Amino acid sequence: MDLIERISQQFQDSAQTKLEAMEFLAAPLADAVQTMVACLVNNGKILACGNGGSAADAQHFAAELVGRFEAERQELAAIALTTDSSILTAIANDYSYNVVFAKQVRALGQPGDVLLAISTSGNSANVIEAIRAAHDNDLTVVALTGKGGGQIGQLLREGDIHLCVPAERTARIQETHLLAIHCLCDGIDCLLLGVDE
Ligand SMILES: O=C(CO)[C@@H](O)[C@H](O)[C@H](O)[C@H](O)COP(=O)(O)O
Ligand SMILES: [Zn+2]
Repeated sequence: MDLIERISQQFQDSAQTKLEAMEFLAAPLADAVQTMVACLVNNGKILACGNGGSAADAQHFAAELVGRFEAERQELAAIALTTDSSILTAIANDYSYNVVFAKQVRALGQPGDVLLAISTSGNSANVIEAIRAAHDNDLTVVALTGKGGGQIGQLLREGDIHLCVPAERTARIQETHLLAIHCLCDGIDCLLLGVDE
């Protein structure tokens, strides 16, 4: 296969994964938008975490809430738990990498807040521990996963929302996670502002 063919196949696969995900994710994404808006209008905040590409997704989401997505609106409260290298290195060094997010959730998470937990495998130990901490502090969890949801799928409880991309390849799942994150931002703006375009 030459490179052009290979690249074209990636575009095809990505588009196909997104289309297949639409029927699984549209309804829980709408629920997640409503949960997040209810949190934000009640002075709650959204904490977001994940590893690698999913850390970038967590930061991308927080940037669009605190700054803006497509429309001008008030700043919204979101924090990526992936960015403070002093906190991350101290916790990893003194305790374990498995609790780098959980300890931040325990420090910052209040009842009524939302944890956006992102893991393509559903099996990252530090994201799992963050969900346990969120449950202990009465946060609602919105989980973005793939590959059947892994251990995170088993850990979620009533009131949480599972957005599981029906795919096995990490890259394709990540690409669909980014679309889901933009659907969340668009939906939040729509409910807060009545933005229709
Ligand atoms: O972006 C990629 C692969 O596309 C990697 O950086 C990937 O995010 C990392 O391997 C993560 O550690 C994977 O964790 P997870 O999605 O299984 O929770
Ligand atoms: Zn990636």
